[in-house]
Formats: sequence, structure tokens, C-alpha cells
Amino acid sequence: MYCNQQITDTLFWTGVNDRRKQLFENLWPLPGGVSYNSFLIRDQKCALMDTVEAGSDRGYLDWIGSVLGDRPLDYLIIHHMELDHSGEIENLLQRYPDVKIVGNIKTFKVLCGYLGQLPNLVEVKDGDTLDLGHHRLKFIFTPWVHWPETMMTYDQTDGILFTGDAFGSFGALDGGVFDDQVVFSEHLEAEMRRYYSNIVGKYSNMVQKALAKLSGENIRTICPLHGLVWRSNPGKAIELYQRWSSYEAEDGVVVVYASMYGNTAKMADYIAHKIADAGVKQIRVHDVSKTHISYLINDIWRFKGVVLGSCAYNTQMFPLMESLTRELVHIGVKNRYLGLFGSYSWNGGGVKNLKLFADEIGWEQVAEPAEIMGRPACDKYAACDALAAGMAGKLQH
Ligand SMILES: Cc1cc2nc3c(=O)[nH]c(=O)nc-3n(C[C@H](O)[C@H](O)[C@H](O)COP(=O)(O)O)c2cc1C
Repeated sequence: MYCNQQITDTLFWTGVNDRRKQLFENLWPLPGGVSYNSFLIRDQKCALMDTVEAGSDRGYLDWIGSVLGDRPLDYLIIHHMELDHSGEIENLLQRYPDVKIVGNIKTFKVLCGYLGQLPNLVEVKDGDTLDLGHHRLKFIFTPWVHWPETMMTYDQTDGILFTGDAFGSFGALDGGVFDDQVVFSEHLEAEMRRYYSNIVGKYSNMVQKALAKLSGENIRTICPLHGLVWRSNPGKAIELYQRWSSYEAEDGVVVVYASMYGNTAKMADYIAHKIADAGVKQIRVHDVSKTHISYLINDIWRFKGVVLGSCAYNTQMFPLMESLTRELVHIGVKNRYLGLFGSYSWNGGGVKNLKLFADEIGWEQVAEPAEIMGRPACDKYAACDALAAGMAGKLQH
């Protein structure tokens, strides 16, 4: 039993919720699940915009069939070949062997890698159009948001933009499918930012290019492949993407520490209290061994100030801190203020390697790193004081 969500007279949301999967891409936690959105246009010609993850809903194809009624499926338009959207293509082709598959040359290369050579491919170029009757679709190439083949489709008739993974979010659709059916709470924004920072953020420069390319279009509805359909306030989603893709951040600090026996943890709390005393109101403190990297990256995307601490561990920084810093370099977060600290007892290693990270990522350091041998005590905190004052001084609060 499916509840058809009609976006317009001729456009239907045909997505599914997945609350069973624990980790998206087998990496990113899904405490609230995730939705795989697909959309069906029932016009003079009928077109399905992407499919869903294979096996995520065994009734998916019957649902498509029931929305189509006695109409044939003329087109499958592929915006993104990642398997959470392309997984059901194989089954779809068995049911609708004559469907024409619309994509670009890179789409077909990836498609062929999974399903072999297929008939009925309709290759489109950037800016090409396709008339379905009422709907006139324009294909807009947005490469590397976040795969090479990604493209969007703009429905020129109704101002509807099908965006692939852009503007998507973690979290299943709990009842409401549309932005005006829910309160877009801090939690929902955080889950959308977590998706952006974990999945798309590495390609922020390509997101900026895509946004610039789309700026001339009169976008009235945004249909992403995950999360809410933005039919009332698409400007909000665009505003968030403008902000996140330009590395704009809030005045606040995230402190992440690695500590085996509590000494570096004590420094973390001390520094956080001092930053708070200096008037910064948004501070998050995380133990890297406890908080999943997904949430650490999300907070680092959110706040301007980043303070990282590590105990020394076999001449290195603590392995999980190393993993975090490696990922930060990999995704290339820009324009953050940085403070470093840590405890050691022989000849160090934690802070020494955090400094190498600082050189590599190029963020502005607010003070000299605060390194304490052994247990933190009142007479050893001067560098922590300087770090906290330096960080607070950089933020307007
Ligand atoms: C497995 C292990 C490896 C360590 N490696 C180093 C090291 O390479 N250099 C160093 O100065 N101290 C090293 N230490 C000592 C710790 O860094 C030191 O005890 C520090 O105060 C621990 O901080 P914590 O309480 O935040 O875990 C090591 C300790 C352990 C248990």
C-alpha cells in the first residue's frame, strides 16, 4: 500500500524510506534512516527520474506500475549512477524493456560497468531539451556533484529542478515529504549539513559552479534524491548550499580530543571553559573515540573555530585523531581557525604530528600549540590560556 505524493497534477514522488540500513555507504551512521527519492512524470510521455536502492522496497516497481496505470514508461532519466539510486534499474528494465534511458556519455560509461551494453540509450548534451507534452525538460550538467556523471534536469514548464544528490539529506521522511509539511528544525538542518559535509562537501567548488549555472533559472521546486522536496521555500535550500559550499561558518568552536587516560581530556575541558569565559556561546566538545567522524566533520563544517588535541601515541598522534585529520585534508575544509593541544610523557608525538596536519591544511593557528608533559596542573596551563584567548579573539560573539 503506497501513499502517492503528488507534487503537481502530473508529477509524483515515488521514493522509499530505508530505516534498516545502519551505515550509508557502509560508513556514515543513519540513526534516522534515509530516503531514496525517485519521481514519476505522467505526461503525454511518461518519465521516471532515477530509481531506488536495489531491494530497498520490493513493491517499488508495482508502485511505479500503479501510478502509470495503463500508460507505458517512455523514459528513465538518470541523474546519478550511485547504486542507492541506480540499484533498481536492472529490475526496471526487465519490466519495461522498451524504456529509453536518458543520460550523458559519462552516465552510460558507468551504467555499462554495472549492467553491460544496453539498448535504447538516449545520450543528451548539456543544455539539450526533451518534450514530454506539458513538461519541457532541460538537462544541465553539474559534473562532480559528487560523481563525475552527475547532472540535473530543469522542468522549464513548472520550474521544477531534479537535483540528484545535491540538496539531499540523511534521515527518512517521517510523514512529511515536502518542506511545508514539517518544521525545518535545527536537527533537520544538522542532518542536511551532515549529508553535505560527509558526502558532497569535498566537491564544494563544483557545487559553487553548479549554483552559478542554475542562478538564471526560476526554480520553484527542488526535488533531490534524498530527504525533503522543497516546494514552498526552495530558496532556503539554495541559501544553505551557498553557505556550506563557500565554507561560511558560524561563530563557534568545536573541540575534538583524543585521550587514553584523561589528561588531554582535562586540557580540552579547560580550554573549552576558557573560551566560554571569553564569551563564545556555541562550543561543542567531542571525544574522538566516542563520537563518530561523521558528526565531527559536521560540526567542523558548522563552526569557524576548531581545536584539536591528541595524546602522544607511539611517536604519533592517536590513531583515531590521525584518521580525522587525514579525512579533513582529503575533503579540503577551508577557512577555519585552529588551535592544537595534547599531553605526552616521553618526547611527544601527538602535537608534533598535529602541527604537520596544520601545515598541510593551511588553517590559521590562533596561538602556539599547548603541550603538557604528564598531568595538567595550574602551573602548566599558560599555553592553554593563550590558545583559548586567541580563539575567542578571532570570533565575533
Ligand atoms: C601505547 C602508548 C604509547 C605512548 N606513546 C608515547 C609517545 O610516543 N611519546 C610520548 O611522549 N608519550 C607516549 N605515551 C605516553 C602518553 O602520551 C602520556 O601518558 C599522556 O599523558 C597520555 O595522555 P592521556 O591521559 O590524554 O591519554 C604513550 C602511552 C601509551 C599508553
